[in-house]
Amino acid sequence: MTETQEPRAVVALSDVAVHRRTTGQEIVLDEINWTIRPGEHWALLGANGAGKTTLLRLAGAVMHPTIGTVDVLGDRLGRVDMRELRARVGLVSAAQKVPLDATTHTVVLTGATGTVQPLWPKYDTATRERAHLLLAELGCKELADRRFGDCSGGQRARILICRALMADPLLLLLDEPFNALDLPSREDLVDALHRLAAERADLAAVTVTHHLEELPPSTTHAYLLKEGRELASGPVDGVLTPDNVTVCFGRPVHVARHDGRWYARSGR
Ligand SMILES: Nc1ncnc2c1ncn2[C@@H]1O[C@H](COP(=O)(O)OP(=O)(O)OP(=O)(O)O)[C@@H](O)[C@H]1O
Repeated sequence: MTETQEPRAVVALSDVAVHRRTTGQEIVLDEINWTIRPGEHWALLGANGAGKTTLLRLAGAVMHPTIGTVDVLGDRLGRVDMRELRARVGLVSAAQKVPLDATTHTVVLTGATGTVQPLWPKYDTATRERAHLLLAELGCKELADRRFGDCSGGQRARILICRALMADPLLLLLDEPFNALDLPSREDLVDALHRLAAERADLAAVTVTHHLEELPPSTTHAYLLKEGRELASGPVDGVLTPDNVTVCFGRPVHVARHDGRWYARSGR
């Protein structure tokens, strides 16, 4: 397939670098080139401090690069209203503010306006119904009236994905959605992400994780970061090799894939 026949990029980073704000000198990211196309589901992996969240913040139009260009949904950062662009990206992260006293249905509704607090006059009957449908799609139908603050970590993760989907984004960015989930919650979330990929052919997604076991079988691509630079990127089976993962995490790692899922253990 020639370049012109490929679907338009959802995200394109070209020769990107991010320098530490405090000194302006130290490198957080460097020489990053990354293209995400519709329907691709990326795993973004790297050791603590490798730059994963920073990379996700660039793709989510939350920050600008120090050097290079970032195009998100066809718009170049620096040339467009970042808030307008951000509203078209579904970003889920622990840093997000959520009203704990609101019901889960209300939290999902706030995704339609991209606000922390609900803007009630903006939510018509169709919008309210859509929030219910998304909760059902992510297996949280029965939680609609529950206070968000009373939901478990696994339930919250799925509810925040519903919230992110309210804007019908073409790009879903998940920053460590599996953080602190127990095994059943992890598996529920893996299933939910797998279903989303199957049911929304055009949706592109990036999931930041520390554990290969958390990757849904629908993962198509992987990007490995090492100390702010690309170590490997591309179709997942060519990237998540024992050699690459060993270099990425700085110790011998065995990697295996069974029934679509990945397993990793230390090779020491
Ligand atoms: N605005 C900033 N000012 C100064 N340093 C920063 C800034 N943003 C990130 N860093 C530093 O850049 C590096 C990469 O941070 P980042 O949070 O992107 O890594 P990460 O791979 O997501 O880490 P973790 O797995 O621990 O969450 C870290 O050393 C961090 O301290």
